[in-house]
Amino acid sequence: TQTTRPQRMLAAVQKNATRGDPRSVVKAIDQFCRQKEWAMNVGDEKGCILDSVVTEVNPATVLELGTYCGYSTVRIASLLPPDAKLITLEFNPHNAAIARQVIAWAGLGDKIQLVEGASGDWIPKMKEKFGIETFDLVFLDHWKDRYLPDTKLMEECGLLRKGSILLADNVISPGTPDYLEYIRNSPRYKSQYFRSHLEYTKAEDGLEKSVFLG
Ligand SMILES: O=C(NCCCCc1cc2ccncc2s1)c1cc(-c2ccc(F)cc2)cc(O)c1O
Ligand SMILES: [Mg+2]
Repeated sequence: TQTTRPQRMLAAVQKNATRGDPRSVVKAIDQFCRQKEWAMNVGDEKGCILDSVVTEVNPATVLELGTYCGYSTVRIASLLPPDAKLITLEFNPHNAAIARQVIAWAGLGDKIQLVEGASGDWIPKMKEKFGIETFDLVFLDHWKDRYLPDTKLMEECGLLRKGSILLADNVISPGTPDYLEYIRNSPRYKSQYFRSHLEYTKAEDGLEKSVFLG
């Protein structure tokens, strides 16, 4: 029977990447997406911006909304300090199953907790289920119309502290206009736009980095 794109991406990782070497997993996925099939990973260009933010923040706790096949999950986790924890939410069970195998191939299983379900359901349970106080870094890369409601939900649930960083993908393409409007005009955030391109294309896209001021 016909394979899915995530399955073909996983096969490319298992064929071309070295077990236990996260950077080779990232490279294998980027090569697959450039040479074979486009896929909605944050990609290599925006990925370098993501790397610089993760390195700068050096977070102990990270929340990723939108795992997909685990590309950015592996990219972030490969840069975390030893005892740091990354929780990543994925809505689609098939993608989650592929992501688990990509994460395992990278050897990052002990740093990453992949949770299947909807952000709106899980955000209110983060403290009780995972013993999380607050997140040092949140990477938003899920449904674009959930960025704003979920940011408000994280505020209400006390998951953000003074200095927490929100990094949002796709603020231009596909675009998150209501989120940008809110975060750029709210006195509770200081925002910065990192102009780039939609993964593996020449179209404009970018990452919005916002510091929660408390
Ligand atoms: O939709 C995108 N990404 C979200 C997938 C939704 C997965 C979810 C995860 C989750 C977890 C918890 N609760 C709820 C949800 S929903 C996305 C789309 C494009 C794109 C850009 C131009 C195109 F022409 C076509 C696609 C590019 C990107 O970088 C993306 O990230
Ligand atoms: Mg994205």
